[in-house]
Amino acid sequence: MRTPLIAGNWKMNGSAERVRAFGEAFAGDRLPASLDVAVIPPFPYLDQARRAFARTPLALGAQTLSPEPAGAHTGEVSAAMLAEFGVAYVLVGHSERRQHHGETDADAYRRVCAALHAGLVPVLCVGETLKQREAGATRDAVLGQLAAVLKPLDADRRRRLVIAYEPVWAIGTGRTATPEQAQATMKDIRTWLESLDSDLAQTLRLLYGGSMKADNAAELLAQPDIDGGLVGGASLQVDEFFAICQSAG
Ligand SMILES: O=C(CO)COP(=O)(O)O
Repeated sequence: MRTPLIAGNWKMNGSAERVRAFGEAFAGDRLPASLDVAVIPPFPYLDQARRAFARTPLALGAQTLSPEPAGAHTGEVSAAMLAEFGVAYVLVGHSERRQHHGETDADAYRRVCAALHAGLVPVLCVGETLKQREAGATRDAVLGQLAAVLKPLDADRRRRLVIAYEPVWAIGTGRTATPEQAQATMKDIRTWLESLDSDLAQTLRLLYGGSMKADNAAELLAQPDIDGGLVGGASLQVDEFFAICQSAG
């Protein structure tokens, strides 16, 4: 059985006050037991969030990491530093990093290796652009991104990943993939994983991301190959995010 995972990617949003409010709202055992939930705030809030979330089921995630272990890399943050601050998950290859920071599949592979080496769970983000979808190239685009990272990894390391399918055209646009569209690509991903390693295909969690909200989450999460969500805008409001978590339970 795959435990559902709901992860809230705050992107470059948030404040000390928002971290505090999440710690308060999620305190206690109000969430379904068989559910993993993570909040992914910007770097400066990680330490505060670790303390604020101590009495909640919320795990901590980071939005990116350096592929390098240490040294002269101004502005970068290493996997070991994230681990030292209680981070469990780290996003790798988010489409905003690919589009605006020039990150390639080769970069994603190096970051995944760095994360695994420090004991973090990499959440590898893949997804097609609108142009690729309209050209009928969704499957090739998504499986190409996956293959570049998963193929060179050995079986043990592959099993420690989470995969997030985020169609680029659905991110921050309010234009959610329909449950059928999302399921079709997730199924392609699962089938491809099966060809790589059948155990892996059964155990790896596949998240959907792209305009997921409280009012469409249940329908998306009911799809057989969708094991959770990577939520952007709707993860910023505590009530909305809480409602999404409840629909995953
Ligand atoms: O990019 C996303 C999460 O990583 C999705 O963002 P939105 O939910 O705002 O579309």
